[in-house]
Amino acid sequence: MTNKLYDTSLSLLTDLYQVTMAYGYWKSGTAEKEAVFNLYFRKHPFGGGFTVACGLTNVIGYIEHFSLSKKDLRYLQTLTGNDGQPLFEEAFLDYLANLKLTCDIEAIPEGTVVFPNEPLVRVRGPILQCQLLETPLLNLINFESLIATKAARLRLVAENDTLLEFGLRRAQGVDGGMTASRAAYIGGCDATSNVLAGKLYGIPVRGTHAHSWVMSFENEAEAFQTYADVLPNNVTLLVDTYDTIQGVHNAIEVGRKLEQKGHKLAGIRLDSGDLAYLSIAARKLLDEAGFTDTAIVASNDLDETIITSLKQQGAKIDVWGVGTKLVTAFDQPALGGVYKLAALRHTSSENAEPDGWDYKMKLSEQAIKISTPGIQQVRRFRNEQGFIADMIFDESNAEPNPAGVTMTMIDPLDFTKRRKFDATQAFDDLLVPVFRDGTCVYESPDIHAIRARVQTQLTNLHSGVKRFVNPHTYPVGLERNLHELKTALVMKLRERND
Ligand SMILES: Nc1ncnc2c1ncn2[C@@H]1O[C@H](COP(=O)(O)OP(=O)(O)OP(=O)(O)O)[C@@H](O)[C@H]1O
Ligand SMILES: O=P(O)(O)OC[C@H]1O[C@H](OP(=O)(O)OP(=O)(O)O)[C@H](O)[C@@H]1O
Ligand SMILES: O=C(O)c1cccnc1
Repeated sequence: MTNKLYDTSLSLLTDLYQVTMAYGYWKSGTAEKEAVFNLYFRKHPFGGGFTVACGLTNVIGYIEHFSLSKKDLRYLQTLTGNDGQPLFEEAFLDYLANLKLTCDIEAIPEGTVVFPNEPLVRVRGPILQCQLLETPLLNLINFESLIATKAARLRLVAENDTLLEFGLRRAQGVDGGMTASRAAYIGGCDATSNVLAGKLYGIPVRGTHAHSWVMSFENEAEAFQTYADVLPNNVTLLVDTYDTIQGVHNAIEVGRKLEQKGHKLAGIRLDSGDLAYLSIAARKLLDEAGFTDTAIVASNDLDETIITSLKQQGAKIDVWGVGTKLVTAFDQPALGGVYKLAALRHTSSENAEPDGWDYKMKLSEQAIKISTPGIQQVRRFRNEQGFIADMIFDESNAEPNPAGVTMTMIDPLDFTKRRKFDATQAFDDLLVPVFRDGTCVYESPDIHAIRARVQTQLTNLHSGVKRFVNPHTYPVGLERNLHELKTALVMKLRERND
C-alpha cells in the first residue's frame, strides 16, 4: 500500500536555500548540468552497530507527486530580498511551473541494514533538480530510518514477545506520529494503537483501555465487567488504576464470567509500579486461577534498556507496549543523514577534455566529515554465515569492473588494512534503480515484506554488531580505485588551498 499522506504535492517542503540555489543555477545557465548526489549518514543512532534503512516508499510518493502548483508559485512570487524587491524573476517561476523531474535515482531497499558512509539514495540528474530534492529526501529518510532502527533494537530485546507501538499521543505532531507508526512496524513492532496508520499502511491495530474507563465507573469491578460485556472478544483489562493486586483479582472474576459465555480473558495490563514484581505476582494469581493463557501486557515509559532489565529480573511479561521512547527516538532524536555532491559532468565543449565526470568532495578537518566522490554503489559480500563486509565503489571506475574478478577493499581508517574479494565471493549490490528519467521503475514491496526483510537482514549480522554496549564495527571500506581517487582529490584540494 502506498502512503496516502503524501498524495498532495509537498513540493515546497524544502529549505529556502534550495530554491535560491535553484534560481542561481537557472540564472547562471547551469541548471541542466548533470550532477550526482549521495545521501548517507556518518554515525549509527543510539550508540548501536547497525541502522535500518527506511523511508523510500515515502520518497517515491514525494517525487511522483512533485509539481509546483499555481498557489506554490504565487507564494514564491511574494518572497522578497533585503531590499524589498522580489527574490525571483517571473521567467524562473515559469520555468518552475513547467518543471518535471527527470532524475535517475538508485536506493537501498527499505528494511536493509546499512552502515555509515554508504549511499542510501543516489540522485543523478540536472543539478537544479538534485538540489531541490535534498531537504525532503533527508527529512523522509532520516526520521523513518531512525525509528525503524529503534524498533529493531526493541525487537531484539523483546525476542519473541509481542511488541506494540503506543506512541501517537506523544509523537512529534501528526506526521511524526504517522511516519513513526509505519517505521516502528517495519522495524519490528507487531501492531500499533494508531488507527489512521492501520488504515493507510495496512498495519495491524491493537489496544487495551485507559484509566479513564475505570475511573468513570463507581468501582473497578463494574468497569471491568461492563467492558467485557461490550467487547467480549477484546478483553485486556488495565489493572493498576487503584491497587494492582486487587485489580488482578477483579480481572480474574470477569475472566470466569467470560469463560461461562464461551469467551476468554485475553490479557491484563500493568502501567505503573515495579513491573517485574507485579508481573510475577499477577502471573502467579492468573495461573492459580487457571488463566494460564491470559497475557500480561506492560507499558510505562519502556525502552530497550528497561525491557532488558525486566527480562533479567524474571518479569512475566508477554506483551510490551512502547510509546514515547520509541516514536520520539528519545535518546537520540535525529539521524544525522547528509546529502553531498559527489560528481559533476563536464562536456568537451566546456574544456579540452573529453566528456566525463569531475569528482567532487567536501573537505573537513575531521576525517569522518570528508565526503566520498564518485558514482557510488555498495557491494555487500556474504557467505553462509551472513554478511562479511560492504565495499563502496565507483561504478564508472571500479577494479577491474563491477562484475569482475578480484576487488580490493581498503579500510578508510587504516589504509594499510586491505581485504581482497575474488570472483567466487557471493555478493549483492545494494543500490537498485528506483527512478529512470523521472519515472518510477521500482515497485515497493508491501509493508509486511519490508518488515520481514529487517528480520532476515538482522539474522545475517554477527551478534557482536547487534549488541548494544560497544558493538563491533561492521567492516565498510572503499574499493581501491575509489580510495585512490579520493586520496588524490583530497591532496589536490588541499594543495589548491595552501
Ligand atoms: N522492575 C523494574 N526495573 C526497572 N525499571 C522498572 C521496573 N519497574 C518499572 N520500571 C520502569 O521505571 C520507570 C518509572 O517507574 P515508577 O514506578 O517510578 O513510576 P510510575 O510507576 O510511573 O509511578 P506512578 O505510580 O506515579 O505512575 C518506568 O520507566 C518503568 O517502566
Ligand atoms: O509510556 P509510553 O511508552 O509513552 O506508552 C504510552 C502510555 O500512554 C498511556 O498513558 P497515559 O497516561 O497517556 O494514558 P492512560 O490514562 O491510558 O494511562 C499508556 O498507559 C502508556 O503508559
Ligand atoms: O491500547 C492501549 O493500551 C494504549 C494505547 C495508547 C497508549 N497507551 C496505551
